[in-house]
Amino acid sequence: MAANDTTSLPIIDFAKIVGPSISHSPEVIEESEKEKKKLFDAFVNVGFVYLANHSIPDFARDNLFAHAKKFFALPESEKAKVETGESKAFHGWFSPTRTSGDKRHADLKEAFDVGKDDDPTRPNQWPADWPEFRDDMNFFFEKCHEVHLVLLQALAQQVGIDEHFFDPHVAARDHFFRVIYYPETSRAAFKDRLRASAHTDYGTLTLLFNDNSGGLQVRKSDGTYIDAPPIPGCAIINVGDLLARWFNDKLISTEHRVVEPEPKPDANGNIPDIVPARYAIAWFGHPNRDALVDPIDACCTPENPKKYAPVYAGQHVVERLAYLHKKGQNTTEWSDEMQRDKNQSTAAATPTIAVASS
Ligand SMILES: O=C(O)CCC(=O)C(=O)O
Ligand SMILES: [Fe+2]
Repeated sequence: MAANDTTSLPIIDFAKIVGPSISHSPEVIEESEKEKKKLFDAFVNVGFVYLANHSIPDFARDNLFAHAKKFFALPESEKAKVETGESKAFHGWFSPTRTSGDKRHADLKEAFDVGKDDDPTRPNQWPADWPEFRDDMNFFFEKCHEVHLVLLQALAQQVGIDEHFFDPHVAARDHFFRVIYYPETSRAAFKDRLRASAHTDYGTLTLLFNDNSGGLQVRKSDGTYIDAPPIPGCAIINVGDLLARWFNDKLISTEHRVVEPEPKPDANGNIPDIVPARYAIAWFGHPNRDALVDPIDACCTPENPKKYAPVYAGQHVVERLAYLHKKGQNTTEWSDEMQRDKNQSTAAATPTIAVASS
């Protein structure tokens, strides 16, 4: 899916959306309704927004960036102690060599991955003797869950269903949370590789917090990309595949990527060949693995008939990854994820439901 014709992402004010939790004045309620509609329309047309006043404290984000700088600067031997992989846990350090089967086009990145911290089936791994790292990640994880829940409530309301429709379907907190490090590199490196190649996210909503480096781009319906530079104080939120499917593609899950940032000339007007490191925090909201994602009736009309059979969220991830494998876009990350979700959906032991091809 691709964003319709647009030159920049809409800005949504989260404080307006939640205003009625503080004041019941008619003006505040009206502002909230308007903002929710703006959010919904943006997800219909673009699939991406900036979220201002998102309520996640700056210190929480800054702490994570500080931990990330320290963690990714550790010697490989230290990071390897918490490396992600089937034989250990499925969370932890995602090394640069795990990015792709085809090294020439591998993403220029490494990451640290976390899930909810009390999941026995997918335990987190934490660096030793660093309790703040764990506490700060868990705090951020929970804050993102709360914001994402409010946004899901707003979206449900916009299609006329119970605003708490999604609440039980995300209550298990089966989200995926990642701090990403794109190391310093050269401009030439971008000839063959990107920092993150074009993809859609596959959950409900992604909450993205970038440093000031730039480079994120969002695909338009004509195939060209628009820049989504960081705006101070704003998070970037985008729709994932499963939420789009739940809304029968009324909301769109838009492709995006991270490319070479806009060159900044030095004091002499020269463009340095070195591209500084970039950090990002990506929190991927996911339905419970055993949630049945069935296009909402209110989004299925004669003009937009139901496009998808119901699918269990965990199973969908497996199907999606199998498709990517077939296309040769597999990465080691995908196969980890795939194994993990296969285990999970088998464990859920629910009747098999056919997946509509998309
Ligand atoms: O680093 C970014 O700005 C985007 C990362 C991203 O899209 C992802 O990890 O899914
Ligand atoms: Fe993404």
